[in-house]
Amino acid sequence: MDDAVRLESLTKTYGSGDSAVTALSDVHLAFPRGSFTAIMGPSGSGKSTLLQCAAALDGPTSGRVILDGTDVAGLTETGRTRLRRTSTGFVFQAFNLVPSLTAEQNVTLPVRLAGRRPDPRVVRWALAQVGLDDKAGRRPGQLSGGQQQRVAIARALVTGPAVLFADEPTGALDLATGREVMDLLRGIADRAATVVLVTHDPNVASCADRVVFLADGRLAGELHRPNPADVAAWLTALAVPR
Ligand SMILES: Nc1ncnc2c1ncn2[C@@H]1O[C@H](COP(=O)(O)OP(=O)(O)OP(=O)(O)O)[C@@H](O)[C@H]1O
Repeated sequence: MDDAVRLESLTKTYGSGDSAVTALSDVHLAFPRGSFTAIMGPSGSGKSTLLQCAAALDGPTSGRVILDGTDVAGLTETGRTRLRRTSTGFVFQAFNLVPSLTAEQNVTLPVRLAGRRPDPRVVRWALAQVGLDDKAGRRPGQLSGGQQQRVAIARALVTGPAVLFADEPTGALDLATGREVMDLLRGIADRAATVVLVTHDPNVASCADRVVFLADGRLAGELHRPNPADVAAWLTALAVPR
């Protein structure tokens, strides 16, 4: 299977000299197209750094990131921004919607940022994907937390990205609403999208096809067709100092 993102010997160091911190060390990891992967690990293990490098938000110190067939290291800052806009969608814990804009206008933002005119049919399609086509005219303040996150997912889908990255997408939601958001992401992945998710929650991670564990910036193992009990057991084992 062709990979939506591939990390080859990815190393990321912040700072230099005595204050240097190696956040990721020699990570080899592929996210095949159509796969749904959760990244887990103790605090400080490198999850956010991995997501930022994989999404071309940040460049690696060494190694390669191949995103949607393009080697990120060979790009200028502008080239990285362009690749990000065409090939990635991002969903954050805090929704990050613009409060003064309607749901529909929020969804059109990535298209406008890419310098294109939004196609109303595509915007309606993205809102329909998240079950909010009847709420297109509402502002974020007139929507529940779960509905706001669904608008954020529609916004991430509107450019037809190669990969949808989600950083703790259920972190600000109650259990039942978080479950709905995960069912939605699961459905999106089932329709052949590639989803990469960072989470601390074994229940959330178990919606993925595969859980990849990090510890001290290195790959520490992976679980396929995960269940919450196995994921929790792995996390407990990784949290014990070695
Ligand atoms: N901008 C930065 N400058 C310096 N060090 C950083 C920076 N960002 C992250 N780090 C360090 O890199 C390591 C990995 O951080 P990262 O945020 O990727 O971990 P994480 O697994 O996402 O943690 P958490 O679960 O707490 O969010 C940590 O030691 C962190 O302190």
